[in-house]
Amino acid sequence: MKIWQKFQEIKLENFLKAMDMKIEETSLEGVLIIHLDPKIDKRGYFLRFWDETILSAYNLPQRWCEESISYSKYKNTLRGLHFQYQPFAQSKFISLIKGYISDVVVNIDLDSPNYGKWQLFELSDKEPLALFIPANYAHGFVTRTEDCYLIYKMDKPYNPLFEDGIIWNDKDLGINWKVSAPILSQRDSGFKTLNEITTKLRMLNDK
Ligand SMILES: Cc1cn([C@H]2C[C@H](O)[C@@H](COP(=O)(O)OP(=O)(O)O[C@H]3O[C@H](C)C(=O)[C@H](O)[C@H]3O)O2)c(=O)[nH]c1=O
Repeated sequence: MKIWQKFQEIKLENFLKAMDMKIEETSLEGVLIIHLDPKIDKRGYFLRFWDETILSAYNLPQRWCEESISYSKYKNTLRGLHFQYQPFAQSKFISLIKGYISDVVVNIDLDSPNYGKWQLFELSDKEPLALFIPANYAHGFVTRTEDCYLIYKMDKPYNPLFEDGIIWNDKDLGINWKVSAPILSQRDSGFKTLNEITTKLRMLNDK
């Protein structure tokens, strides 16, 4: 009983300070970097990467309906840029377990002043962190090493009837992927530019 009483006495702001997760806002509204703190010992490490006590203070979803693992065997594999249309637009909480990737988010909210703006994050297993990507963003990444493993939490179910994407080298977006001929799935090779899907976005994502 004592431990529970202690837990209740700790005020959230003290609890946050005491916690190891440092939350960093980014230049894109709602996109957060969560700096994690692995507890390392001679056996290896223990790493907490989700904690609703902390993250609920940042209005992140408290219920995830799917958790998935993405494994890319080869360097220069590019997945994305993916999103799902409403009502299946997904917020994602992702963390890189092994490897090194450049991760990109693109604002696809037609009513946002940041529409079409993107940001690139270097994620390495040498500096454990997680990314929170709200539902109004497309997401993609390119691997910089072999054997990259990511873990995803999604707050809406995968629905292939509502998924779409933006071609990775959309000239108007001008994302600096630093890769010339990435390994792409056939689907990813055939996506249109953001400009070409604006009408569909307006039609399907209008609030
Ligand atoms: C995304 C997803 C895929 N699948 C099946 C569908 C295919 O048979 C197979 C590979 O799918 P896909 O090529 O879409 O996988 P990725 O290219 O890794 O897609 C992901 O990569 C980008 C970067 C993301 O942000 C999304 O989470 C997701 O779109 O897994 C499922 O069964 N459930 C799922 O949630």
